[in-house]
Amino acid sequence: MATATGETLLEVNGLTVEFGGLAALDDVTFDIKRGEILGLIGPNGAGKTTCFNAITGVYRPTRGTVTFDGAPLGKIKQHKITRRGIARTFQNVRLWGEMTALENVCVGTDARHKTSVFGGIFRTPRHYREERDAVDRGMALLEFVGIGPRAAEKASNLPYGDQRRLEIARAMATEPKLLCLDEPAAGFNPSEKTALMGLIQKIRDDGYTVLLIEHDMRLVMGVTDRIVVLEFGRKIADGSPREVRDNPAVVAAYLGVPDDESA
Ligand SMILES: Nc1ncnc2c1ncn2[C@@H]1O[C@H](COP(=O)(O)OP(=O)(O)OP(=O)(O)O)[C@@H](O)[C@H]1O
Repeated sequence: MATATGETLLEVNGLTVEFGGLAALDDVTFDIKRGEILGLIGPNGAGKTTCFNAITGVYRPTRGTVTFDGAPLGKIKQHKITRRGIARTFQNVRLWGEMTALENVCVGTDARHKTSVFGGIFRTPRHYREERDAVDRGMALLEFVGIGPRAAEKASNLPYGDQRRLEIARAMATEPKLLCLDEPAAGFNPSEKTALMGLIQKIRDDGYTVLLIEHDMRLVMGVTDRIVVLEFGRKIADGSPREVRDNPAVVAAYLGVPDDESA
């Protein structure tokens, strides 16, 4: 996938999300450049998932704007945001357990299909071609994330780590310009985390832009180009992993919290 790295892909400006008068996100501004891996971190309850939800259309911002690929996201619905080029995974795995790994990914590619309902019902040549393309692309994605040999297995029978990889493949199947990963390493052991770091880098090298929420500091510091830090809904830092690690406000936010429980 070809990308012009360095330009702004996503711009979050003065984003505020309130729940019953309480600001879960308070006037947060940051951007994501094409081709970068941006980490979004902060202690529990800092507003990371709320920020994801506002970007992906789950929540309407109380104030502020999100501009994606040069145009405001405004009040468009979730599925339209997928079509605009933003895909996400969730903190808790959300797969169709009874479907095979390949079918799960093909559902993702469906979001890109151009065949009309007419094409689907009357099985037009375009429909057949798109169906075949979806299978080929789905297989390629399963290989890419490292679970190709499990394509025909029911998603619910896959080991947990492979389910997480499948979620990533399914999100990639929508051909997003921005891939948002919400704690993809949750529940992983150290060697699985190291392997996941490799996969995230491979995804970026393939031309995707990645927004990553992750609790594991070693992973975040090791894989991101830049990190935005939230605390109590406000942005307290924005910089390279080294700058963020040495930032006194960030150190204070995490003080006394062991690495594995932080972020
Ligand atoms: N739908 C909601 N209704 C009310 N309050 C909410 C809602 N979603 C989030 N909040 C509150 O907003 C704040 C930020 O929550 P959020 O889940 O965004 O934090 P987080 O940084 O993702 O935390 P964690 O690391 O624990 O997942 C919290 O105080 C949370 O209780």
